[in-house]
Amino acid sequence: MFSERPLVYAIPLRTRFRGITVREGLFLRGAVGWGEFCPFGDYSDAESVPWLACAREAADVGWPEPVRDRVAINCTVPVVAPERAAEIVAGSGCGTAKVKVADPGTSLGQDYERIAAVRDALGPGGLIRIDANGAWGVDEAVVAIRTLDRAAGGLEYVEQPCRTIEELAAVRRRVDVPIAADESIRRAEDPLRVAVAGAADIAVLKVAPLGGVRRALAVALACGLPCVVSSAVETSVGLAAGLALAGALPRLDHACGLGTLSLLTADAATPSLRPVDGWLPVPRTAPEPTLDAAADPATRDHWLARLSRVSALAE
Ligand SMILES: O=C(O)CCC(=O)c1ccccc1C(=O)O
Ligand SMILES: [Mg+2]
Repeated sequence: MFSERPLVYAIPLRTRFRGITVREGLFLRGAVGWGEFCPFGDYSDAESVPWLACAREAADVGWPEPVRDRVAINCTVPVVAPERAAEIVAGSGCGTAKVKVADPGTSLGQDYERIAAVRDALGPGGLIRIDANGAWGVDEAVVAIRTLDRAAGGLEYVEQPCRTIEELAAVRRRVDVPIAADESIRRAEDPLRVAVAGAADIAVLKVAPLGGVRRALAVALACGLPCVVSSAVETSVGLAAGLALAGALPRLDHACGLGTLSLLTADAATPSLRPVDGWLPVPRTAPEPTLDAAADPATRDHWLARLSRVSALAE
């Protein structure tokens, strides 16, 4: 028998990522399996409603039929020294690397060196994409993208170079590197209606902030762009939902950012969704949580309270 109580986990990250050092969340059990609810700390209760919908879809309903049985995966390179970046890429087995850039307190020169090291480790055939998480202004983005495109010997695309859709469009008119929209979609008031078509070449879809696999499929259709599925640094329970989306997209031309277990010091489910030779299988249900990463009582209380507030809003 499974307990009805959600399981709350806390897992330290290997390297600070997106300002966080510990990933927390909880697992819900429903009629068909497990779902993961793990909105970041800076998501309000209202913004967390889609994250709960994603967990409930996995637990209560299950996912639509996939059209492929495996998905190509990129490795994710946080803001680390060039030597460490090269190790991450070489150890990943992935032919595509996504490199985080423009972190507060770092320089364009450091980004250049990290990307050059990634190119060395990847070889000439690999693809390099970068993610600025909206940190640049338009002129700054144009200079940085041209510079980092040289460091990479050609970039696959640049993800969210600036914060707003208007800025993305302005940058896109001035550089040859394709532009991908991430925060512009996932933090939009209504992701189904956000018009990114003139501002971006590629849409990054994260299944939890978009409210689950079906809802993210509708966003893919509505935006009319080629899509990349990427994680929110979930455990294997949440990554399975991302893989279900990647498996169900009618078209998938790019590697997906679902190889992020390597950013965590542990998983909280078994079997673990670690890419092999740059691929992950499309699962039909999420793996079983384990209790190895159980959170302390204060963290558990915090997440159970958050769950009940967000559940009340979702009704
Ligand atoms: O896409 C990837 O390779 C990993 C996922 C990733 O970068 C990410 C993970 C958590 C929160 C935000 C982001 C992001 O793409 O900005
Ligand atoms: Mg991003």
